[in-house]
Amino acid sequence: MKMPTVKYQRGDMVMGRWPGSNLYYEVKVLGLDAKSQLYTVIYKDGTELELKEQDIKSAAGFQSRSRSRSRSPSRRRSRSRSPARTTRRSSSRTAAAVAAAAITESAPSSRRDAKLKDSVEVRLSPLKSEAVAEAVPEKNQGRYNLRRRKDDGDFKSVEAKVEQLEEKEAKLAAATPPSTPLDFGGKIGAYFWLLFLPAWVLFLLLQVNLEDPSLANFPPPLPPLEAFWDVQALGFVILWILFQAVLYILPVGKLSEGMPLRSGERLKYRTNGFFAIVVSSVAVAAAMHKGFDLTYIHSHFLQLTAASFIISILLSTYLYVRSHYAAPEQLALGGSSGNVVYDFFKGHELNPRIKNFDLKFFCEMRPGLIGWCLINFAMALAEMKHQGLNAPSHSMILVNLFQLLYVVDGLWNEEAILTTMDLMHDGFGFMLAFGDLVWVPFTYTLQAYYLVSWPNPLSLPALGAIVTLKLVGFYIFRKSNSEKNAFRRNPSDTRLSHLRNIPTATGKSLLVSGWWGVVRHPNYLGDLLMALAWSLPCGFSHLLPWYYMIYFIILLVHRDSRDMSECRRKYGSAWDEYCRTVRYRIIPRVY
Ligand SMILES: NC(=O)C1=CN([C@@H]2O[C@H](COP(=O)(O)OP(=O)(O)OC[C@H]3O[C@@H](n4cnc5c(N)ncnc54)[C@H](OP(=O)(O)O)[C@@H]3O)[C@@H](O)[C@H]2O)C=CC1
Ligand SMILES: CC(C)CCC[C@@H](C)[C@H]1CC=C2C3=C(CC[C@@]21C)[C@@]1(C)CC[C@H](O)C(C)(C)[C@@H]1CC3
Repeated sequence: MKMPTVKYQRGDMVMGRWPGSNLYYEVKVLGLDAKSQLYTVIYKDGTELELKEQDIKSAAGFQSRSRSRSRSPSRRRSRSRSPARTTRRSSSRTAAAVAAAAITESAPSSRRDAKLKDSVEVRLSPLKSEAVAEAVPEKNQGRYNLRRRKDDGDFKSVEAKVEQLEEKEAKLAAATPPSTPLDFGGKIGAYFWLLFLPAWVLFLLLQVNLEDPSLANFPPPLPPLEAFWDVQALGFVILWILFQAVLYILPVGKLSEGMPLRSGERLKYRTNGFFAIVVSSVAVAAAMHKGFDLTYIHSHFLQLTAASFIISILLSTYLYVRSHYAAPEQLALGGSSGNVVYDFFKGHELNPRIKNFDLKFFCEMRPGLIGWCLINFAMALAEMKHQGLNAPSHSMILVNLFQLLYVVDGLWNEEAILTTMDLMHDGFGFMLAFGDLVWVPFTYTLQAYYLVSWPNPLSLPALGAIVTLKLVGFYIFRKSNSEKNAFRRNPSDTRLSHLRNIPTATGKSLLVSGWWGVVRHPNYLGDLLMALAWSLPCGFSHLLPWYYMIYFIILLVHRDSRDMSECRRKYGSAWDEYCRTVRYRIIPRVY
């Protein structure tokens, strides 16, 4: 039997690659696991990670190369810097920025050595990948060239400039999106979702319109193409979006800061969502007072959906085209595969803005979200009209109130969305544009739409049980989201001092007690309980009103696994430790 070779011994000081990057730090080998063939290494800040042999290089190789080229005191000094020290120097930097800064200081790149050579040439190439960096040296050399002063006494000022350029270099490196694994089934998956999602919305709307929407009647007949088009419906949708845009830009409400971007910059967001829903309600009441019949929304649902779909396609195309003019630090890590269809679907640019108008934030929080409540309300009126009622049914009232509470809470705590995955990591492309403008308003309203034709009387105990379920879910959802948001905004907040946390090499910590110590996604748990409370009022006669619950389980399980891989990449062994401590993902002792 062939014995595995042990290249590095316990106690060896070597250079270890930082997961997910091409950056190397000085690390100490703690041991080798014979079974997995992974080396356990420890970074200078105490972070332990398991690395493959190919992610480790001998420190001697790095240093001899460096030493032969430069004897600069600054280089000698900087060689001993650790990720932790770099973190302290600039606490607001992101993981990637910290990592990039550390490597330019402690790693042996020939780029760094070249800086203090006699001619003091400085090349600033993004550390996207070694292959890229090495393939373009001439170009970069031409762009960044520092001439050395004749007098050696000026050495210090040259050094200062080198340090400044290093800072810039680190920022550039941090800003350039490395390729991350493709999601949603990759390139083929992107084609599939582009066709499937609109087809699914169409199916839901046609099915719910059937005289008997049971699955036995699948597939619903397709209406003629003209049935989808209504210029007035398109006009209403455009008017609604413009109205919301005007409310968004009004200088009313707080200007909140987003999380630091890879470049270290923090964007500002006008968080006046609650104001927007209040003004929208007044405007709708005024329109009704002037004689506008809101049940138009029920009778023209298909046309309104089609109009929103057209707008989402136009918006996604605009977003994709403009992303080609964006600077590298403005691109999302996940939407830069180079494949047109995948990047169009997943979103290429992270925070597309027209001046201060943030398109992703606006679309996620305003037209669709507030539109959802408007549509639900219209369905309550349509139910009264169709069923000849003086007031909406109890089920309809519950669905309306529950979902209104969800939306109003989201708008009231609008700032909290700035620490969610969509805002921090996902690019803005078809998936979110379609999700925000079509999926949310026209499928999240399916329970209310269903109840218009299929009333479901509720007994008092059932009503009480459903309300209790909703309130429990809401409590868990709100408390856990607020806890994480408060911690991310100010980790030393005294109100959170009772909570334990695990420090990570990036400078951020992970909560390991409180809500985030119960399961890894307590907010998803609360959200799922609420989803259950939204479907229960519709009864069990059909599967259709349960669609949201089923979809939501799939969405959140997938989001959780996306988030797990992203956090594993970012936090390494600290994340593993968190997962060892908090064993369950969403449901305690179950999942
Ligand atoms: N109704 C709907 O259709 C949908 C609703 N939602 C809801 O939106 C909300 C936001 O969800 P989502 O953006 O998916 O995820 P989260 O708000 O849970 O954000 C995940 C991020 O939180 C940070 N984090 C994870 N664990 C910890 C910890 N232990 N301590 C501190 N920070 C931690 C990490 O980011 P980092 O460390 O980088 O800060 C991680 O990437 C949820 O309540 C969800 O239920 C979501 C999707 C759809
Ligand atoms: C079309 C795809 C299959 C799925 C698209 C997903 C989007 C619809 C959702 C992604 C995350 C969302 C959030 C909310 C709405 C749905 C989308 C856009 C949210 C704004 C709902 C209100 C909540 O209070 C919230 C926490 C602010 C939500 C944030 C995430």
